[in-house]
Amino acid sequence: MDRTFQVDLRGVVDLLSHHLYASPRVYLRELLQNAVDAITARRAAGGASAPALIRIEPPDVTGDGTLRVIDTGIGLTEEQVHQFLATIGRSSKRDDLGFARHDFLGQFGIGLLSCFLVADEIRVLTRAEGAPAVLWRGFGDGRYSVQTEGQRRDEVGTTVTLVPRRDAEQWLQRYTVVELASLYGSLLPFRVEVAGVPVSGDGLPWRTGDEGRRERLQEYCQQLFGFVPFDAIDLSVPAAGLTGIAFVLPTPANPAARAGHRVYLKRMLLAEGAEGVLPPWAFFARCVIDAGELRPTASREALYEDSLLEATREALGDQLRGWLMRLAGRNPRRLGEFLDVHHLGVKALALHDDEMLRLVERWWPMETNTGRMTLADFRAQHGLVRYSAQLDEFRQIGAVAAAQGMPLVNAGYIYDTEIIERLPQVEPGALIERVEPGDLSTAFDALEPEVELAKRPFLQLAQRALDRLGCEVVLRAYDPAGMPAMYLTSRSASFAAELRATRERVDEVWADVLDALARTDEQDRSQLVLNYRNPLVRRVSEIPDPDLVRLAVEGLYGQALLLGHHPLRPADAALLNGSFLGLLNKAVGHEE
Ligand SMILES: Nc1ncnc2c1ncn2[C@@H]1O[C@H](COP(=O)(O)OP(=O)(O)OP(=O)(O)O)[C@@H](O)[C@H]1O
Repeated sequence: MDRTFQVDLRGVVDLLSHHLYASPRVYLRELLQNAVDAITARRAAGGASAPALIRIEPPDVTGDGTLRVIDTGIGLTEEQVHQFLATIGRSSKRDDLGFARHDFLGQFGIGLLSCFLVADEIRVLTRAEGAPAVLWRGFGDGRYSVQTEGQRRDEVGTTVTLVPRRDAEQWLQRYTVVELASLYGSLLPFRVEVAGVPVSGDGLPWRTGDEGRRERLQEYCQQLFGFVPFDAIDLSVPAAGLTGIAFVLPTPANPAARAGHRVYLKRMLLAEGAEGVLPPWAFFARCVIDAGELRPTASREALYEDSLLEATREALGDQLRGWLMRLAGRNPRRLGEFLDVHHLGVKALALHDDEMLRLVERWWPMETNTGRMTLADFRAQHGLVRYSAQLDEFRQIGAVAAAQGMPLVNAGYIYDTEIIERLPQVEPGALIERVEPGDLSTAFDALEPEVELAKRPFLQLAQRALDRLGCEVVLRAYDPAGMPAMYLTSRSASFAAELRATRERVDEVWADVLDALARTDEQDRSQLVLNYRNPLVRRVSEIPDPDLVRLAVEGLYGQALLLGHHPLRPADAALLNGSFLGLLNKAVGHEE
């Protein structure tokens, strides 16, 4: 014999209160929603001019401790009461195939149950056109009764009465109810009153006349999000029945901190901090949208992630992009201000989007060793875009490269390297070249052969001083002449140096493994490039005292490390210290 499932109502209420909804406050939203749907149904059924009013009476108005929500909706007949109020999960708002009907907010047939989060008893007194009034009473323990005898309701519509639970009375108090009704219902198309005072406003704030619109929107944004927007962008996605407004943040946003968006579905607030409305790169905007076609999750606190939401997100992304492109075309100064604040978001976008890449190329000034300029200007002036991919590398070689007439872009900031490396894909004529510190030494002038020969003994002494640090000493001539020495290291050289330092601390088995790893190219060694154009270096190279040469070379090594912002290893610090004290000692002279 077939049997049907039995439902333990207490279990269901527990599920709703503790697991589905984030807070008991949703009870008011569900009541409002039912009233709105009932009015919509009545109007659709031919009563286009039927009254559309939702009145909420908190306990201080009803006088008996209950809260009432009174609507002028379609009402229910006795049969419908049995059908829809007596069965959990049954809803009048689905079509014959069980799909949610387009005009209604509700669809699941569970909303009314949320009232048990705050009430022991729910009473529904309802009257449909041409039918007698019916009273349904439901209790938190799963009992209900239906009564027609002696029931009166003069007008068509429904009155829902909540008898509060003792521990939940505060949820029904007037100040809470006003707050909740305004929160959820302020944009509803029908009049909503709490104790006779209207809480629903004058429609969608972004759908107002042109005059003073800008100021009104600014004020709206300030009220809602607490900032005066940089700009407001109109949003519209007809396929999702969506209109809205995106406010551009006036200050940098943390890309990791997801700013939530305010989402209304059919003008009822769904969420104050919804995610997934805009693409992740658009972290510079917060928006308010109202959509007719997007679907809520069952808790009605977030958007359901489906293909329509995905397409909507993409369309909204396009609209923000369009705004940016228009700004670039019409008001470059304003675009500059925008980029100052939000370059991170725009650059992130440029990694995948050709138009944005062009925008960054044209409008975002990057640091170069000849001043800040856009990549477009850099290309126009110098043709080839040479760049350092690491901030540290740029700091090491920027000044020297400039002195040698080699313009260099600092692409060490986030996304800049990727942006430059993507340039040739978008601009086929663009030439780019990554420069590493090691590359620069080959651009330095070698010495005359006879000078080279004459300085060999000095170089050998200098090399001996730095051998244990794994640093090669070379003598070259370069500009600026004021710079005595430069420390150059490539990433593989720093890696090799780290390996060497580790090798000194580990046992033999590991040392062998590390040795195998450390067999890097000789070219990868770090170099101390002494500048033969520098008068001090010349004098050092002529000192007869080997001890003084060692101290001087060590000192130059330490100074070059510091100037290039290189990290000082313990061995470097010890060397620097020894050299300083040794030089000081020599300068002060020997004790008598
Ligand atoms: N104020 C009202 N006027 C007329 N009918 C109502 C009213 N409130 C509830 N009903 C009827 O009771 C049914 C169940 O309501 P309930 O709020 O539990 O679910 P729903 O609104 O259909 O769906 P959802 O769970 O998505 O809100 C509704 O489908 C509707 O037929």
